[in-house]
Formats: sequence, C-alpha cells, structure tokens
Amino acid sequence: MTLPEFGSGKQEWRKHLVSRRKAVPAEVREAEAQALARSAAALAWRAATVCAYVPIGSEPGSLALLDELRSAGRRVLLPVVTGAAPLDWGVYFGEDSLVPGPHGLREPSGLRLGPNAVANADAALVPALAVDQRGVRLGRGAGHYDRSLAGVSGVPLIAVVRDEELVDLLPGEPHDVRMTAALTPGGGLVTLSGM
Ligand SMILES: Nc1nc2c(c(=O)[nH]1)N(C=O)[C@@H](CNc1ccc(C(=O)N[C@@H](CCC(=O)O)C(=O)O)cc1)CN2
Ligand SMILES: Nc1ncnc2c1ncn2[C@@H]1O[C@H](COP(=O)(O)OP(=O)(O)OP(=O)(O)O)[C@@H](O)[C@H]1O
Repeated sequence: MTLPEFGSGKQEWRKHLVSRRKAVPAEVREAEAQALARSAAALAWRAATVCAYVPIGSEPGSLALLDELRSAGRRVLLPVVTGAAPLDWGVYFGEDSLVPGPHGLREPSGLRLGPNAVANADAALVPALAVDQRGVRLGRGAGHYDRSLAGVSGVPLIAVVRDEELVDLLPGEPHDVRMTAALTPGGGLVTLSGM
C-alpha cells in the first residue's frame, strides 16, 4: 500500500490511515486483536499499573486485551475526557463497569483518579493512527494525549498500531510527545529510537 509523500500534513495522513483501517476485514482485525492481547499480557509482567484504552471504531485492540491485563493481576486505568483539559483516569473493573462517553467512547464509571495518575503508572498503552521510528505519534488531532503526557517522564509510552502503521517518518511538531515503543500484532513490542 502506498503511503502519503513525506512532508504532507497531519490531516492527509489521518484521512489515509483511517480509510485504510476501515478496509481491514473483520476477521483480520479479530486475529490482530488476539495477537495484541497476548503481547500485552506478556508486557504486563513488568507493569503493575497500566494505562490503556477501550478501542472505538476500527482501532486496534479489544476489551479482551484489557481483561488479559486484569487477569495477570495488573491495575488497568482508562482515560476520561474532561473537555480540553488533560485526560482524567479511572480504574477498569470489566465491561459492565463502563459507561458511554463523548465521541462514542466507553469510559470507567467509578472514582476519578485525576490527570496525574498517568505519571504514576508503570506503562501506558496509547491509541494512535500511526507512529514512526523516532516515536512521533499521530493521534486523532484533539491533542488529548499530547496534553496529558506532556511532562510525564519515566513511564514507557507504547503506541498500539497495526504493523503497517509503524512507519519510517511522520510529520512531527514540537508538542508531540514521543513514544518509547510500539505494540504491533506481528512484531510485538518494538522499541523506538527516540531520535
Ligand atoms: N479508544 C480511544 N480512547 C480515547 C482516545 C482515542 O483516540 N481512542 N483519545 C485520544 O485522544 C481520547 C478521546 N479523544 C477522542 C477525540 C476524537 C475522537 C473522534 O474523532 N471520534 C470520531 C469517531 C471515531 C471512530 O468511530 O472511529 C468521531 O467522533 O467522529 C475520539 C476520541 C481519550 N480516549
Ligand atoms: N501540551 C499541549 N498543550 C496545549 N495544547 C496542545 C499540547 N499538545 C498539543 N496541543 C494542541 O492540540 C492540538 C492537536 O495536536 P496534534 O495534531 O498533535 O494531535 P494528536 O497528537 O494527533 O492527537 P491526540 O494527542 O489527541 O491523540 C493542536 O492544536 C495542538 O496545538
């Protein structure tokens, strides 16, 4: 599949990546979700508290991934959108504990832990449309994760993408928080250069 030319803007990349995701057959998506859940469970051996997300639309991942982390004894935190402010966080206690949020999201219903919870996590799985070898991540363009992760240090930031969404070079801006790794269905955990 051809990629947009280097130098094209973030919006073109987003359009291209979203339409490519929508074309992925359901059975491929399901197989990829299972591979991601297995890799995430292995990763959890090194992480007591893991920030993660409930996938919407064609995003990679699944509730099964979150349940695997819980079964491995990890505390799983999920984001809560609070307008333009940094994301708040709540604990995942299984599918029944989720309530509808904005943008078709499902969010944790319980206690809010405050935006700082991510800084105290042991790892964060971050939704992304793509990530490049330097760790530059492309999100949905609302800036939620960039605002929430600015200033967070020492927490492995792991972009969850399909194999073909780990690309050589994305357009980056100074506010883009660099990811330390990518989690892909085919490659498992891939460390990124941070250069
Ligand atoms: N699963 C998930 N949770 C997340 C994010 C995300 O990207 N994915 N976020 C990342 O920042 C935050 C929420 N921000 C969001 C900002 C915009 C849209 C959005 O544009 N949604 C589309 C529908 C998407 C679809 O169905 O695929 C829409 O509202 O039209 C979604 C979430 C926190 N939680
Ligand atoms: N640390 C920050 N403080 C304030 N605004 C920010 C910060 N980081 C990003 N923004 C703003 O958020 C908007 C979206 O940024 P960008 O296009 O990089 O989003 P993204 O990384 O794709 O999305 P997201 O982080 O929501 O997944 C931009 O207008 C940007 O100026």
